[in-house]
Amino acid sequence: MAVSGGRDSRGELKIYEGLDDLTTDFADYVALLSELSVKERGVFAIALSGGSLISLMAKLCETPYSKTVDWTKWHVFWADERVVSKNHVDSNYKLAKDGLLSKVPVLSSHVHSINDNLSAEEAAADYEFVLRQLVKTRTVDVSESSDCPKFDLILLGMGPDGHVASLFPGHPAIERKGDWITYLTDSPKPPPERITFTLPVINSASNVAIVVAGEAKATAVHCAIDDMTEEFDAAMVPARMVQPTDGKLVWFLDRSAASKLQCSSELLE
Ligand SMILES: O=C1O[C@H](COP(=O)(O)O)[C@@H](O)[C@H](O)[C@H]1O
Repeated sequence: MAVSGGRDSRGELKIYEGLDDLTTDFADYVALLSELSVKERGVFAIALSGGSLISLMAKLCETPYSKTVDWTKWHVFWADERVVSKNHVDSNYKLAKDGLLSKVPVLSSHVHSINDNLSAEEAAADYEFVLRQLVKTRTVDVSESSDCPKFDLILLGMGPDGHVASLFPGHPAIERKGDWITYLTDSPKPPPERITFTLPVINSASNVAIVVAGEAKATAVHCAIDDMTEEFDAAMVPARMVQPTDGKLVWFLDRSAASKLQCSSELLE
């Protein structure tokens, strides 16, 4: 149970005393959205990120979720991926495979990872092609307002610099609008070669969750959520640019990550 919750123009805030409460509520949230999507569409199209997110999803491998979630209906994508081989320690696919996908009965044909034999540019184009085929068959829904894929759920972490997926502060990838997937060869965080969903794709999802823990990210959380002066450049905090057009944004924060929020003194006594 969240120690506090609130609705802000920047999405719904769920703040937890500790990681145990956060991960349990987060697992409930993912399981519920999976159930609703499967009821409504017959499938659940979910995009994962890398980093700390996967360890925060570990509860989903445990009962009751391991038994109650209809894993065979999941179609798994990555909101960003590092252009390395699938068995490389930096691979977001490997992280999710080891930490989640190998422990639950998701069908391997429903796991849509990048082609790791291609360059970053080619891998981005290839991943977008794959996604376009799956939108045609409505495995992934389509947004009526943007023509972009409409994922049932996109899960994002956030770096201490405010980056989400592989959209880094001030990087031109933030501005990409025509493509669904873009690539970087100069990521400020290693490894340098990556592919990433563009902001229009992230903001077309039915649901987006940003999951953040730890004091090192408190300033970025503040800059992403709190009211700022007009001069504040949102492109310097990509998480602030996550604003689903027709969907719902939820922040899952632990107390440390939320500690610099303007509202934190009211929300957290
Ligand atoms: O490089 C990346 O970093 C972000 C944040 O990672 P975290 O370990 O600080 O949570 C992650 O969301 C992204 O997928 C990954 O490629």
